[in-house]
Amino acid sequence: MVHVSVIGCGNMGSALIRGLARTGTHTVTACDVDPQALDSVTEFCSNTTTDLETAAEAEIVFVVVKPDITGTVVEDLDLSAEQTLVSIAAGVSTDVLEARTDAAVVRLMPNLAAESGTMAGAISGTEIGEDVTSVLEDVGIVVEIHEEQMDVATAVNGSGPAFVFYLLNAVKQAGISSGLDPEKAEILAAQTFKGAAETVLRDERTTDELIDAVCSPKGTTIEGMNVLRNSSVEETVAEAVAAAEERSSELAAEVANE
Ligand SMILES: NC(=O)C1=CN([C@@H]2O[C@H](COP(=O)(O)OP(=O)(O)OC[C@H]3O[C@@H](n4cnc5c(N)ncnc54)[C@H](O)[C@@H]3O)[C@@H](O)[C@H]2O)C=CC1
Ligand SMILES: O=C(O)[C@@H]1CCC=N1
Repeated sequence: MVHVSVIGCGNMGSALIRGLARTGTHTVTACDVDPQALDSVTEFCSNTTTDLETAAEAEIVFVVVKPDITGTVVEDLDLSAEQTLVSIAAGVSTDVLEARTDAAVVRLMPNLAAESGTMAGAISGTEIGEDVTSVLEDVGIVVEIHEEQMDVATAVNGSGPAFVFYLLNAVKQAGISSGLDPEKAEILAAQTFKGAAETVLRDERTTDELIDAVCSPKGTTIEGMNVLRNSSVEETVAEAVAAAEERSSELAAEVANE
């Protein structure tokens, strides 16, 4: 059992807390300046506090506040070398963090799916302890990357769920337009995205081979694939990822200049 604290219980912090609660194996202290944010996670954690000093007592301290205040919060925590600081803020570099803490610093780019234990997380750091990896694996899958790759990871797996929600909704709306009941269209579209993602993770075939496996000769899928392949959807998705990546690097520059 590890004592974890989560500072900032908004969208991402609460997802992490709810995900950790599913395992029931950790002591989780939730900290936020907003009592309403704490109320929303009370049933999923061991204790709640508005006091940063109490949150600073954990072995692993997750800082899940907005990037522009992450540095100040980390400084105020005054952690020791025996502790680990996990920063989730987009664009706040290890250099900025290490200048403000004695703790081992790990950067994590998580996503909202931590709530259901299916997060895709990217981590970087020179000292990533097994305790940190083990806690993160309780809420999903984690891959280690170089810190220079954090901006693109922010776009791919941090922002990624929003892009997928958008695409999933497009499929759902197309189903509704052709007569499916909205609730049933949502289930069919969402389970299809979930199942396709599971297949990619578990199957050794490439995505091109998997597409071929769905396209029966002279069947239906090939007609739809022809439309997609003759469109600019691939470029548009790449542009969306690039825009999010660019914003992450801009945030890094803004925070470094503060
Ligand atoms: N929302 C998402 O899907 C993801 C967010 N992130 C990162 O997570 C961080 C938080 O983002 P969100 O959860 O979306 O923001 P949010 O605005 O939903 O939550 C931030 C929380 O921090 C609290 N807070 C503000 N100042 C505080 C302080 N001094 N001490 C304690 N708590 C304080 C706020 O009351 C709020 O509940 C950001 O740095 C963002 O880059 C990373 C990956 C995904
Ligand atoms: O939009 C944002 O800035 C945060 C970081 C990745 C996902 N949400």
